[in-house]
Amino acid sequence: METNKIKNEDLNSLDKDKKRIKTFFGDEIYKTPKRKTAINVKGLDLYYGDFQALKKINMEIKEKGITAFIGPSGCGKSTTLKCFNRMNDLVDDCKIEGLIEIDGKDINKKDVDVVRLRRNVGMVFQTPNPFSKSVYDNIIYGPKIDGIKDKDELDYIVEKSLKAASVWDEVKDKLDRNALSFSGGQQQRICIARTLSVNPEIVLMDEPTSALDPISTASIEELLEDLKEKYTIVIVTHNMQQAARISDQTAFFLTGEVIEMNDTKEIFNDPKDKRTEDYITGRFG
Ligand SMILES: Nc1ncnc2c1ncn2[C@@H]1O[C@H](COP(=O)(O)OP(=O)(O)OP(=O)(O)O)[C@@H](O)[C@H]1O
Repeated sequence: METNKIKNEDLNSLDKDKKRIKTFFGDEIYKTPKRKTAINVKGLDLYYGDFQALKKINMEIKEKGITAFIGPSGCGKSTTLKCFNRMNDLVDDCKIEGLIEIDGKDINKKDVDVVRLRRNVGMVFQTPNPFSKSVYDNIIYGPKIDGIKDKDELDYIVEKSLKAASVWDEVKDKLDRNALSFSGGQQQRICIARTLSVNPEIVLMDEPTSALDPISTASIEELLEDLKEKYTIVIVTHNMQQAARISDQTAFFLTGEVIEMNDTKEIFNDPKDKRTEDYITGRFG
């Protein structure tokens, strides 16, 4: 059972992003680089039938970093995540109002190519879900749909994606083996490689380590640290230490609302809302 207590070492890692910068006068200062907004959400309401699951969500998710969604069960974290690649389109009776912009474009406009959107905004789920196919075929699935047929190019994509997901060394001699025959942690990294194979800008992760043991969890967290240099990552997690350790921004959700969103360090060291404080100190949830 995870506890909600945050350890000091989790918070210490929050300064790692600061870069040394020389000022005009030659002094050296530390500054967190400013990042552009990758996902801009304004006044987002979502209804499943008569039930309002999201209420006036506003948030700016910065590019090339990790944003964590935390909050008690049923508060709307996964629902919000799924809005970013329009997965909720697949749910009958789901109605969305408000604005979600990615790269400055309203993704809910009628003329948006949803297949392209989902390629640009990939998703990794709680339980590793590789296809019952070889590792190789899992990775080339998306690129082949994109029309890539050249064997050398596909080989290159397989190697590049598996390397990016830090699983190449473990599977490079077993690319023909069924992906389902690997360990849970390896399967999850194969799924991450499959997501990366089509060059997304944004990767959504819905509790990607909750089905994994602590060692596999640590290796995925390490991997996310590398991936955030190149990708915008949004992760739903119930593990508060994980949010504090790896994320740059954190949004705290409660009953369909974002109560507070800020730099992770601020959320955990100096929460502005009493409800955030109660949650992160383990008083409820
Ligand atoms: N397809 C659906 N149809 C109807 N209601 C739904 C559907 N999906 C989610 N809900 C409801 O919407 C609310 C938000 O659910 P959501 O899955 O986003 O919460 P969550 O914060 O991700 O929870 P958890 O941490 O338990 O995964 C919940 O009350 C849930 O029961």
